[in-house]
Amino acid sequence: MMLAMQLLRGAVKHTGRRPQCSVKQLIPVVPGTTSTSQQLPAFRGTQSSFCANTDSDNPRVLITGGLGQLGVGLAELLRQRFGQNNVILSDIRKPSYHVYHSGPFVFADILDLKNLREIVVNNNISWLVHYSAVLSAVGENNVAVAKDVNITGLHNILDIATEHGLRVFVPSTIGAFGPSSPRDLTPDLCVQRPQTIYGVSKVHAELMGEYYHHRYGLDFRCLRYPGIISADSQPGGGTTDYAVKIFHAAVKTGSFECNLCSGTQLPMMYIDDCLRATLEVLEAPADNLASRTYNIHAMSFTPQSLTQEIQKAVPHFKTTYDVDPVLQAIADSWPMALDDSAARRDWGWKHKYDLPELVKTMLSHITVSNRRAQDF
Ligand SMILES: NC(=O)c1ccc[n+]([C@@H]2O[C@H](COP(=O)([O-])OP(=O)(O)OC[C@H]3O[C@@H](n4cnc5c(N)ncnc54)[C@H](O)[C@@H]3O)[C@@H](O)[C@H]2O)c1
Ligand SMILES: C[C@@H](O)[C@H](N)C(=O)O
Repeated sequence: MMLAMQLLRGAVKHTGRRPQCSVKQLIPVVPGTTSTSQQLPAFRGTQSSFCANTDSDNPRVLITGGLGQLGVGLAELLRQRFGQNNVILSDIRKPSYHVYHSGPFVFADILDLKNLREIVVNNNISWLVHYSAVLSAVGENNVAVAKDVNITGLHNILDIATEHGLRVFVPSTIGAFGPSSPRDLTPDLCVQRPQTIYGVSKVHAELMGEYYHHRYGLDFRCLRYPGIISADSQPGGGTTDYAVKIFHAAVKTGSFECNLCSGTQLPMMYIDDCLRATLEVLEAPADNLASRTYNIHAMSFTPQSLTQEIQKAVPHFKTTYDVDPVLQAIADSWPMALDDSAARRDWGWKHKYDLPELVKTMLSHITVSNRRAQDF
């Protein structure tokens, strides 16, 4: 109970809010943290305070699910900003040689609460970026796994973050909207009745995070990402994956078979904009955040308009269509464009990549890395 009281005091000090709950409600019993096997290079600041430091200046960051499409790039950006040893990547998979040698990496299964707690405590973590997830297409084929990872895992993350006074970032998605949401310029606040387990779990994450914020003062921050496009990391099984694969096909074979209809318009974003937005919202002063969940937007396109833009650089490039009805139904239920005016107003969000810039950048990255691969 003494330990719980100390934790509670720390959490209250951090948020500046009075607890509206009993100690028992806020903090489940904290088991002993005995193992030091997960301990990584020490934080350069003080370690004397029990409660983690959530200052923007010297955060110690843990990224869960860090070996997916987005995590390695985010770790690189955060390491440039906060120091190599202050950003720990984690996942349940084995990292590549390059990732393993680029900075701290630990095994972390988000379904294992004790393991997560040990990592957070032993490494004095102050910010948690929660990237582990099962995406839309994979989720529809594995509902039980998606439920576990996206819902039970999220509960573990929120509990740990609350216990230890962490700032926590959980991405949401355009998939958190559904067929009854307004599809064009979808606002931050509107009907959300998604029809995928992925979407349902992300609405749950938004609501739970906001609930923990209001109830316990948790510093929860959430962005609804569009489909993210990257050259040197592969997408993890979503409905928007075609918009990454098409670039590799354009460079390697000159043709692409698309699993969505030619006219399916979806919001998309280049990875650099997405990761920068994540850092910016993490660093935003809490007073600027009128909301804890924001839409962000950069561009919208269809397979047809993307093909036409690619053809400006690769004139012989051709897209054919073999539509997957499950993916098409998902895409048809998602927004065509998001209204992100609140993010632009509250914390200065501004995208840099539009469609022409995205196509130029993707084709040049993929061409260069293909040439390098051929040189070996
Ligand atoms: N990539 C996008 O287009 C996009 C768009 C909107 C939102 N998001 C969100 O951003 C986050 C990162 O997306 P991503 O594209 O990198 O996802 P991804 O599917 O590529 O990677 C997810 C990672 O989670 C890991 N994981 C699975 N089960 C786990 C467990 N039990 N414990 C720990 N890790 C586990 C996987 O090994 C994988 O490396 C996700 O929350 C996703 O919903 C992504
Ligand atoms: C949109 C996003 O959440 C992911 N790329 C998916 O398609 O599932």
